[in-house]
Amino acid sequence: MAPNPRVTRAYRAMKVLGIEEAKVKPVLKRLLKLYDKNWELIEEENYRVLIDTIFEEEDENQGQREERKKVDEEDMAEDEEAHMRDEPVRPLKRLRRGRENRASQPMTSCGLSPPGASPIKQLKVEEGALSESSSRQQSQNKAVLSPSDVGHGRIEVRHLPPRDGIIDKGKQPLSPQVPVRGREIISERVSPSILIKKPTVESGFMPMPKKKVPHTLALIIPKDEPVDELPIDEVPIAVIRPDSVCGRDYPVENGPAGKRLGHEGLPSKYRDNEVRGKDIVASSHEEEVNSEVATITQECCSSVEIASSSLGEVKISLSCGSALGRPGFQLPSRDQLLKTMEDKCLQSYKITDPKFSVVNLLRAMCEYISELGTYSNDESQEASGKITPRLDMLKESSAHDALGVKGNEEDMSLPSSSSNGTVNATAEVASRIPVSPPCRSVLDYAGLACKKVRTTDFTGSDNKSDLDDPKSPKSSNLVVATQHQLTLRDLTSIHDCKDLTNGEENVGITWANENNNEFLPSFHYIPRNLVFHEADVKFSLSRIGVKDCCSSCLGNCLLSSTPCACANKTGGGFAYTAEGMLKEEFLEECIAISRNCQVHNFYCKDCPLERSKNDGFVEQCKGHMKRKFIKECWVKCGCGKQCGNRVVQRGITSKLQVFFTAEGKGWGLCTLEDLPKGAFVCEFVGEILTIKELHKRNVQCAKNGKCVYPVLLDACWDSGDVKDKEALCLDASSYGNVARFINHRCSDANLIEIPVEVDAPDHHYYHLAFFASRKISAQEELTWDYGIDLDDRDHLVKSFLCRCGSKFCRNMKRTNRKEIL
Ligand SMILES: C[S@@+](CC[C@H](N)C(=O)[O-])C[C@H]1O[C@@H](n2cnc3c(N)ncnc32)[C@H](O)[C@@H]1O
Repeated sequence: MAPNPRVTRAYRAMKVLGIEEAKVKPVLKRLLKLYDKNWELIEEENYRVLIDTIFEEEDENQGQREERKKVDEEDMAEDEEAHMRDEPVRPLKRLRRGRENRASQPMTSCGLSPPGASPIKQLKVEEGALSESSSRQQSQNKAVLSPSDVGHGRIEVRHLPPRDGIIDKGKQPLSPQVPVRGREIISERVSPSILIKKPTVESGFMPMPKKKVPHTLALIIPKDEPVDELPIDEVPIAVIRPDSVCGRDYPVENGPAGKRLGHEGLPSKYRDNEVRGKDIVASSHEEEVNSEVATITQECCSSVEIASSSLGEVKISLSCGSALGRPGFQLPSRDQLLKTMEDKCLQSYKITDPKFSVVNLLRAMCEYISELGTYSNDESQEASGKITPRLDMLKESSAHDALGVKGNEEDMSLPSSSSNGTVNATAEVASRIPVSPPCRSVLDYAGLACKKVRTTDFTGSDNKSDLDDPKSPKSSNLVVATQHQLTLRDLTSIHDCKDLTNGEENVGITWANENNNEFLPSFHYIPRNLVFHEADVKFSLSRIGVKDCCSSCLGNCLLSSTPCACANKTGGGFAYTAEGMLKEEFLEECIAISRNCQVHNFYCKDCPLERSKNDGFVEQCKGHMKRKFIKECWVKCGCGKQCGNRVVQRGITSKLQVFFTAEGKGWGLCTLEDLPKGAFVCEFVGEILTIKELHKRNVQCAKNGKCVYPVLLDACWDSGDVKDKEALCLDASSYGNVARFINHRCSDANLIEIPVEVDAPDHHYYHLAFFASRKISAQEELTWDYGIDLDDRDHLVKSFLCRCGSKFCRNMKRTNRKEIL
């Protein structure tokens, strides 16, 4: 009998976490029995129950072993015995996922099934879906040991925001508005604070057991260590306010006890190692991981964490070796160190970018270690070799250049990451951080490529003067001049809060977060779609035939008495009014199609989406929507740039803002001005991928807890013989524009997406533009209906728990139905 695919998937998912099949099997069996073969419960949250149970059992076994050990120890000499009793009993550890486990779901432009499938479900938000024991487990307030700490014996206790009942929404932290069940919220504040547990051993490392922790699960939570019950002597919490980024001031609020500690409030050990010029306050909990925060670890005298990736899975910390023994040596504060480094960089490397910051650079390194590590085994590595020579040139520039360090191939390999899965780069290792050509992912090159296409300063010359010219890409200082600035900007995960687009759009787009201290996720802002790799998208003038443009027009086509060739391609008339709005009839027709998609569906005989899954079992096409296209005039047309039939290609003109939603949807996009019905808002921009590439990426992302934001470009799949390279989608997860922040709303969203033909005449590739489907008031969140069928349980990639708030919410239907059944 063929093995149950769900069992296979469970094994596979556990294997990714380093858990052997032999360990999984008995637990899985018991759970199946316990849950009456309800796989849903087991698969929920990326097999959270299963993982929890496995680790719980392991903990119990460990507990028993320790118990036995204790008995043995009691036979030892009395002084030894006393000593041993003073040793803290190591808390049992449980794996918790980090906040990177964000629920992910693809969107379809057609409003139907999410594309791609992953063998491991994306983590999903669903209240009450976990077993009781699991949620009970969660309800203990958590003290978190980072994996590195386990391996190296540091104790760094971090307090998490309460998460009971609401199972992690992945990366998005709970906002204060989200009801929290099961325990009291100590404080409403979610701050980037770090708790430091007072060391119980005078010096050296704690004799922690070395436990291998899977890279993907960054947090280990010791059991039975409720935060709110920490002994007073463990209280000191250092909140090091991050350097002002984007001019943001960090609120430093009171902690649980409402107590703000001055430096004198700290035990002398911490006072001695004070973080000068920074606030140190008490706090109840923190963001799970906050890259802005420097952590002073238990061995604070010998080690300082300098930077970490946004998800906290990679950290750079500085530890001192023999210097510590030197009389009078004291580890400088993190700030002092960074400031000195910054001054040095500014002086020595001719850095001109006022935004340059060493900590941002190091943080970017952490991100890159994570990203490169993630992709290093991927086939995309191979693909990177196929990138054009111009990109190869860029390969030579890298972060290690930026640090002025030349490394050989060996040096460039990832530091053999510690067994616990956390790369702990010491100061020496950090200077050899491997952003090397062999390690770079294709995504990196794609991003650099896009910059390169846009900027002309990268066509290097062989002139000797170039080498001396810091602005020359070939200069030995190129790392700090033109190319370096580019690299920095690319590397840096911090988006300018005044303009997250880095000037790429006509208007600046701000971002703000009034709900917590989360920063905008790291991604590359691109204002136009870019081909990732295999997609067959050719933008050539020769492909645009006479019928595809209005070469005989002049000026503004909209003023002409007869519709031009472009208007004919739109369906006989222009879609826009003279004011640049969508015509009412056109818009209403598009809205009707999208609301009544079942009527307008077509079904592929050989669906590229299903075919891409390539798992031997091709499901039937679930349908795609037949859509109305807009054809805009373009460069080959006779009309001018100001022609009224060119709206989408002019880009964003409205005042928009990315903000952190209060409803638990993560980031969202809103308008800062009233938008009339039919107004163009923005295009959905991302990497153009083949569906095959999307599927690969989906699987990869499911493994590393990241998510993809794809939209299918499926409006022409009804042609019947869509080749693999022609079946395309846009993925905005790594490279995208503001549209990647638009949240979903069931049925009555205020935006509608319309395919627009601009520069490619066939409809395999087109632009997807968002228009206001009704009048939208300033400050309103912008939403569109992703079209995911929240009822479709067959999809391997699970949709999220919808919090759209619409009375037509499809998720509500599902929840209700569950209750009835
Ligand atoms: C395209 S992104 C939108 C931006 C996203 N909120 C963020 O923070 O980056 C899609 C993700 O947003 C979240 N999301 C979008 N609409 C939602 C909704 N109605 N309810 C809950 N979560 C939503 C889901 O986590 C989903 O995976």
